[in-house]
Amino acid sequence: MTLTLTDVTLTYPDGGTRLTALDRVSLHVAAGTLTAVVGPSGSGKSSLLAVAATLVTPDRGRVVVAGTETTGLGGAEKAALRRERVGIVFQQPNLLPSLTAVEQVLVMAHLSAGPARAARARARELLDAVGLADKADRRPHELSGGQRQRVNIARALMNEPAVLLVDEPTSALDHERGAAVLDLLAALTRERSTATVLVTHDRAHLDRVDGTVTMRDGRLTAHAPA
Ligand SMILES: Nc1ncnc2c1ncn2[C@@H]1O[C@H](COP(=O)(O)OP(=O)(O)OP(=O)(O)O)[C@@H](O)[C@H]1O
Repeated sequence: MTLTLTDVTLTYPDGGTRLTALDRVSLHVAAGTLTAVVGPSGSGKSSLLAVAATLVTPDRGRVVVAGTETTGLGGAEKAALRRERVGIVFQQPNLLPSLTAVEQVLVMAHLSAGPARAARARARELLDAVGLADKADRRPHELSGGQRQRVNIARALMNEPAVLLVDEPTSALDHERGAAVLDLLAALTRERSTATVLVTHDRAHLDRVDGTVTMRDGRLTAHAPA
């Protein structure tokens, strides 16, 4: 399953005029591949992620998420598509302070149907996949920043998303931990065949990704193999 944006334009109101955040952006991400989007602050990276996540509707262009054309879908249909097909990893792990690692991952299971025991087994399997099998019962304050980010990644994978969208996952981490999180994302992308997009300021670690695109003033200016 893939993610495809075609000629996507997004504007925001800006005083009496409109600010163009995305200017005819096209991007195709195949299953099992990881694409990094780099570019300066304000260039449109978060806007690209928001459109890919169907959280923001573009003015023009097409967004196809795992085979579903999202143009014309209503809010409830988009919410269902996000829940079933899209995993989102935010910049700062937004974990709930009172829940253990395994409970954080299980929160996603409550959003979809299925037996509770199977969900618990899957949450544990995902924590194992992100290297936290022995930390499943810890609360966020008992985990390091890198470990919290791993819980965040496990949670995004709970509903077996086809598309994984990751916003600045290394911004709060040092170089070594940032590299480890990128290695993990690259491995999970391949193992779980997700179409993964990673937005980052940080040009370090891009040797781990399958391709890099550069945003500048709302346009994709380059597409080079990593
Ligand atoms: N909700 C909004 N309303 C109006 N303008 C916005 C809104 N969100 C973003 N913008 C503007 O759109 C442009 C692109 O912003 P965006 O957040 O996508 O950039 P970015 O590359 O992710 O930046 P950063 O790296 O700083 O997070 C910027 O000029 C920003 O000021």
